[in-house]
Amino acid sequence: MHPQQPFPPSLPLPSLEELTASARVVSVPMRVRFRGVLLREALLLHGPAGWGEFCPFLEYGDAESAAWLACAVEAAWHGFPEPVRASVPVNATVPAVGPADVEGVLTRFGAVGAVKVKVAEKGQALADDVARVAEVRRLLPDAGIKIDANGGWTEEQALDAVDALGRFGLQYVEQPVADIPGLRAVRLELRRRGEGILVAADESVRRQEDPLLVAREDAADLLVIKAPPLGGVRRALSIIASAGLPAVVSSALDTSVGIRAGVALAAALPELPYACGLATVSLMAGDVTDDPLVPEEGRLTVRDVDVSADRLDRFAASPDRRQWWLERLGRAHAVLVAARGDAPA
Ligand SMILES: O=C(O)CCC(=O)C1=CC=C[C@@H](O)[C@@H]1C(=O)O
Ligand SMILES: [Mg+2]
Repeated sequence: MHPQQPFPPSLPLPSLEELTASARVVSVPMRVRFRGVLLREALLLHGPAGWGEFCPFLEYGDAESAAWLACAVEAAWHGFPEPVRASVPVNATVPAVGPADVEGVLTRFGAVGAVKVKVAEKGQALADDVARVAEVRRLLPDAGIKIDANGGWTEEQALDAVDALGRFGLQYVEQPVADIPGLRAVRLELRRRGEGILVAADESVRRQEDPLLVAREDAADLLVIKAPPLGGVRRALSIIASAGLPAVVSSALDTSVGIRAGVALAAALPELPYACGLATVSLMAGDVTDDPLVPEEGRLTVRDVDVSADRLDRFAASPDRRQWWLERLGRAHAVLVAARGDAPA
């Protein structure tokens, strides 16, 4: 988390004991490998406002994880800002599967107006991306398609890939290259070539000490925003407003509890020009609620999530993984306390 903008000082931070008292750790299998992950772990917290999800990716350090805790605490202890819409449009998300598997993945999302396709997967070639995107376009001739390279290309590869994939009609390419100067260079070159495709920043906002740098550097046309790494819905709203760029809200591959925070963010944004990447519960083989936040006719309804005690038991992580997450929770909490410069309320 950016040291100048810790957990909103106006919101009380519960003590670690309060957090730990309700903590449940779950391990939910994925239907297909995503980000190299086949099991998604999360620590869920229950507070006066409901449930919150703390699920920084395993490789994230404590400072980065603290922002995710701020998001979980906001959800469980403070609740969300008022929505300006009752439902949000969402995209299907297609992992880096072969073309034969695309239809099966898409079926899980039901009718959607937009699809995000993962590209630039390690160990695959541009031809694999072309085959996957072509299959999505064949199956959904009218859908908005975006691609997400997770920073996996060089500038040259990104331009070649846009050349090869642009004919399928793309709205934007998400994080084509890893760093901000590279994003800016790709964006300028695509404009110079008159390509209609926009450049979106994800990791360059999510994993950046200063989430506004990408906007100041004119390195992207739009931002892909996940609420947890930005410290919660309120803080994400203020970062988006300061950036002055359109935003797409995306999931952190969370259970329905975490998705609820993403929906709250998307529902509170003044403008929401693109479908959001919040339908990822459809990629998971389980959830912590009997009524998961999955799309109907391409939209997620803005509503709370009832967590099921049975499901918390069914997906409970092993004792050693629970311990690992509780220790991580303690370290993230210590970062938040230090950033506030005061004792927990
Ligand atoms: O945006 C979507 O359609 C789904 C969410 C998604 O793609 C991601 C969720 C979690 C981790 C990320 O690697 C990935 C992303 O890069 O956007
Ligand atoms: Mg992304």
